[in-house]
Amino acid sequence: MTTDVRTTDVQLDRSTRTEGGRVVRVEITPVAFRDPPLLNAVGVHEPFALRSVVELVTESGTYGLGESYGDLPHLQRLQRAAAELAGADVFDLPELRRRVVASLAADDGRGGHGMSGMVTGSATVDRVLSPFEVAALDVQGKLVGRPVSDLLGGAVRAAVPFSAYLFYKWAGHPGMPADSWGAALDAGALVDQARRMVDEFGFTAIKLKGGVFPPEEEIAAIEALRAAFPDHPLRLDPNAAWTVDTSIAVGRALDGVLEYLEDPTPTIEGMAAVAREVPMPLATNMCVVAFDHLPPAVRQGAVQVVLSDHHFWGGLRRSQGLAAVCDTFGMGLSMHSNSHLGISLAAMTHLAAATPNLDYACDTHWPWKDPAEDVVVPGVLRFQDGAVAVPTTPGLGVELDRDGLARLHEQYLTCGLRQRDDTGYMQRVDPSYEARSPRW
Ligand SMILES: O=C([O-])[C@@H](O)[C@@H](O)[C@H](O)[C@@H](O)C(=O)[O-]
Ligand SMILES: [Mg+2]
Repeated sequence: MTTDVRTTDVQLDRSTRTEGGRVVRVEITPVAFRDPPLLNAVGVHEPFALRSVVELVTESGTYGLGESYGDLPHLQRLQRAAAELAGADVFDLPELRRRVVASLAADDGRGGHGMSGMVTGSATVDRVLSPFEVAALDVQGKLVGRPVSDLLGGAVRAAVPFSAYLFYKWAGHPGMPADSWGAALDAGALVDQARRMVDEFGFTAIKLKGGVFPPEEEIAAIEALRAAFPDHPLRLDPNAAWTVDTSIAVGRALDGVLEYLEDPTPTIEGMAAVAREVPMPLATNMCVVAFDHLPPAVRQGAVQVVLSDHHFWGGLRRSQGLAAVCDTFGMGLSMHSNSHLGISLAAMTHLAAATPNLDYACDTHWPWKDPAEDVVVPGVLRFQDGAVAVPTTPGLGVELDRDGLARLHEQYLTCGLRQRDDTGYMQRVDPSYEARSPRW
């Protein structure tokens, strides 16, 4: 006899469940925080980065936090999903997903979400679900008195290592004073930038965002970093700015220097062609960004390291599913980051802590954020020796700073930005600029 366990048919007796986990209210607050003029393969960061803060409030008065992209089309989807969530049980994550799916039934999946011109076909449902799932886990943890890492199976590390994330950059936004980092437009300035990041945060790995200058200049920059930091693993990520041939040439030139080369060229097929010819592992957060990209990528041997990101892989539990797939197929696992605030850092830290096969220091844009701007009460998330200690208090371990939230929401209202547009901003400064992938 078989038992039908299709999730749609499950009628669970919830009478013995932890009290107080039903959602009574959901707040979605768009926020903007200052961002330096960081250069990448599609343009330059605008003066503000946009995020959305999700707050799930339950019948017990307990609230849970999630953070996601702040682009208007995504924000509107979050609001549509939020409208479906009243009465949902935070312990019933499949139900949360069903409601999010229902809210997107008529959605064509188009519109921005905060990855700018970076190639991504990541699933809309997963992107929308993610902050609600994180917020639900935050509530769960608070109700049962355990940190989110425990809900994910238990922390296998007490602190999560992150890498220094170097960017070529202008001294300041056009028409505005230089920021404290100053310009970084050549190898020497990148070495200075790395020195400051390593001194201030203790990072033990270094990533360079490339795809900005011709490949030979970026090779020279990596070689200068290698000379200055002989013991730090190095990574280079040109966000698919190179052809297959250029990628192979750069990969060979940096033999023995990079721990991995990230997204040198577009598409799974392109990456597979490069992977066959270069000595180092290839990593991606561009050609494998959803579960249905995994089978062709595995079949073709296109990537050896996947950069997970709970913001587009559907939350923390689905990211653990990704980790299991990577483990099964012998692929490494690292973690991707966009510009983010403290809720995301807390979620990334819990996830990384509870993911045994996370083999590399995670990415974070954190050093680029003004420490005075955040939506969480300061003090919990601190970098020591390049790592963030995993919060041990219930839930995510971070509390909403309501004044900070109000300030960054006000900044959102007045900043004039509603969608990330690195290319458009660059074109306003340099009308001849064209975004091209691959460029070299
Ligand atoms: O913020 C940036 O400029 C990054 O290039 C970001 O958009 C990427 O998504 C990311 O950091 C990456 O690793 O590709
Ligand atoms: Mg990348």
